Amino acid sequence: MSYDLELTRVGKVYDNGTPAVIDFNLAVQKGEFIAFLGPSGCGKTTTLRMIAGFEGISSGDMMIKGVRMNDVSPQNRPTSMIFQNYALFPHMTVRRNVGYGLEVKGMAKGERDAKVDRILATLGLEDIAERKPDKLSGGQRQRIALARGLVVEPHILLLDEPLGALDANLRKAIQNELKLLQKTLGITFIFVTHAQSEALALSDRIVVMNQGRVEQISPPHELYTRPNTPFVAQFIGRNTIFQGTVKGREEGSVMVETPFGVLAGNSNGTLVDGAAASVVIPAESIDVFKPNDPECARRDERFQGNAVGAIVTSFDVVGHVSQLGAKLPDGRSVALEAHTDKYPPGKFSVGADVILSWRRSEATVIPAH
Ligand SMILES: Nc1ncnc2c1ncn2[C@@H]1O[C@H](COP(=O)(O)OP(=O)(O)OP(=O)(O)O)[C@@H](O)[C@H]1O
Repeated sequence: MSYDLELTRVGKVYDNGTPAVIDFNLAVQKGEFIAFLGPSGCGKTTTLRMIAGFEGISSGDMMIKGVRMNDVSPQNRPTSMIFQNYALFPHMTVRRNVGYGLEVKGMAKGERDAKVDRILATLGLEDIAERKPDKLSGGQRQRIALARGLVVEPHILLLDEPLGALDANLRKAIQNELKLLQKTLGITFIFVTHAQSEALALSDRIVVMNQGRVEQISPPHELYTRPNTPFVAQFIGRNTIFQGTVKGREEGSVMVETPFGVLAGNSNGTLVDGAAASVVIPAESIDVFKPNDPECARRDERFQGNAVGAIVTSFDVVGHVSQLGAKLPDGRSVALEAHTDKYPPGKFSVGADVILSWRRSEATVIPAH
């Protein structure tokens, strides 16, 4: 079976010698929604542009539906790209903007109009079809760009920060529409973003990039709960990380000796005794106890020794959410949130000693480097 899109050891070195993308491997199934996520300059846009054909590939292979694309020109690839600034023609009506790609391809007017009408209806743009884009709202312009990308019936739609120009509320609304549209049409979407929440909300899988390399490719939940590398652990979610040395295994958990005692967690890979390792705990997995809490006496049973002392630095209740700040013995801060049912107003006071605990199964042990 061939994948919709397959990148094998793809690399990009710009003419000035900048290695922008290094050994990029990815296999995408038809209809998947993939996000490229990472800090500015990590190579997301370069990779997207190589898929579109706007940027040459320096090394490796790129296949779409089993056909090698390295030397195929952008207009001959079954892809369509949507840019952050939408790149709409201000002097053309919405209808003409949307139909432009088909016009360039020389499609007859009747057939072109039918396709344009269909996509305008799908995106709810019929009423503004005869208007010019510069008289329309950001959300409407975003939809026009989407219509223009989809009307050519691409096999893969490439989106470069397509929601970046929208305000937060509109962004959220269009996110939902985009996801629904993608599932309805069954088209493969490759989406570039540096907004973590957007990638987590939209994608089937996220490719986390750092300095031109792929760090991890995982579904959002897995990325959040099971980071594979120190970079991902720091970049995704809100994790507390303890450094130490692997000291064997116990009941399937990896034991790590740290300055805070021996802590344990699951491991995604193989870690030998004596290896430098990090224990990564998502904020959502940490429970806070007062030392004299009767629950605390039983915590060893539940948390199997995973406990670190801390001092409360803040405790605020905002609506139904309790927000707790704590300081670890090494001075680092931990920020936690829970429903007020769990930590009711007044439960913790600033300056009090507390114990932070978590289940072994919810912590991940990864190589430190
Ligand atoms: N045309 C170019 N010539 C030389 N270097 C380039 C060119 N375009 C990008 N780069 C460099 O390649 C690296 C990757 O850039 P790229 O735009 O792909 O990153 P990005 O992750 O998309 O960043 P952002 O989120 O800021 O858009 C950066 O170091 C960038 O400076």
